[in-house]
Amino acid sequence: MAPKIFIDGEHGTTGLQIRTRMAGRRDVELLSIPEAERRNAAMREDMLNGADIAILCLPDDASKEAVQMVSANNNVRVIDTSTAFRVNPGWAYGFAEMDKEQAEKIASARFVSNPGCYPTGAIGLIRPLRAAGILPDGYPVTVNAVSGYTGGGKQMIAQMENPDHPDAITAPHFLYGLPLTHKHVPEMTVHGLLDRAPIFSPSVGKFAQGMIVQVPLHLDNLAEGTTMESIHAALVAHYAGQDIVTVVPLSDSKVLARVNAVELEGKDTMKLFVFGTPGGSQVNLVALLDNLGKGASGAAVQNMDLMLAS
Ligand SMILES: NC(=O)C1=CN([C@@H]2O[C@H](COP(=O)(O)OP(=O)(O)OC[C@H]3O[C@@H](n4cnc5c(N)ncnc54)[C@H](OP(=O)(O)O)[C@@H]3O)[C@@H](O)[C@H]2O)C=CC1
Ligand SMILES: CC(=O)N[C@@H](CCC(=O)OP(=O)(O)O)C(=O)O
Repeated sequence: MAPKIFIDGEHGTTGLQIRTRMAGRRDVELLSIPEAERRNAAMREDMLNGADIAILCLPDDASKEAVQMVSANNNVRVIDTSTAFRVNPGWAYGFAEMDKEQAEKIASARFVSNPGCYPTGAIGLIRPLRAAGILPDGYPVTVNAVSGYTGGGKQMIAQMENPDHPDAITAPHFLYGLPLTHKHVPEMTVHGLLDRAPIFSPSVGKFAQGMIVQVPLHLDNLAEGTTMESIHAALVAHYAGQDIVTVVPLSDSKVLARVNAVELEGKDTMKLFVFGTPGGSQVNLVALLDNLGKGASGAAVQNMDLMLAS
């Protein structure tokens, strides 16, 4: 019998994209609630408890309630796409490429937290350098990013796409998270293996799906002898053996004039770049992804497949 999957929040932005990715799959059976009943708690509880894997695409509070609904039922495994459990040590962090053993941890877990979109880029750049001893304790890391507006869910999509919305946003690009307390900072700190919280400055552009995450570094504050080439080599070594996170060769990145935020729209992969001048004293590490691809729905389907294979 095909394993049963229930996407709680299937009519929202992340849920819909997961459904699209699962369309036509015969190896799983999708349980579904009509859109009009999406907030019917009794129906959701039934569906959640009838699933082999429940994928939660809900705001944090609703996710916590859903987890309560299945907590006594060991037959149900959970992938949560919200921020609620990402630094909870009882949950496997669903970034399969972040360490060699992470895919196996996800595959055998009952509870998997799907990473945030910005942390996927930031951790993807930072963690290998911490693990290799290149990025020292105390380094003042900064993370600057731009996201497609679908990252803000149904509400922001309406604000950006409907000029008659009471809170319509007309800016083509805006900064937010100005108090520097964005909900992704703890996740970047813990899974980036940082001993000091990064300064995180996010922004949104007038495009639906895509993301650029930048981590600029001063080489003379890194481990002695670190160069642009040694950072690139550490990233290449870390991501060897898989093809979802790729490190762009230095020979390719050095001839690029610009990076297009929407290049990976619709794809579930992530590209990492090391920019700078050979022999120079600074580098800019860049991650390129689709906020709804490797940044959300694509990662959720990848995690589901790992769990189903175990
Ligand atoms: N969009 C993105 O790029 C990313 C999103 N995420 C995370 O994924 C989760 C879902 O976000 P997203 O899809 O963008 O949000 P949306 O607002 O687009 O969708 C959320 C869905 O959940 C439903 N919902 C809200 N509250 C409840 C409730 N109490 N019970 C049942 N259903 C409820 C909403 O229904 P209604 O229409 O009635 O409000 C809606 O259908 C969030 O935790 C978000 O942080 C993670 C990574 C990236
Ligand atoms: C553009 C935008 O608003 N983005 C969202 C993050 C999207 C994401 O990764 O979602 P999680 O809430 O699951 O972490 C934000 O900054 O809150």
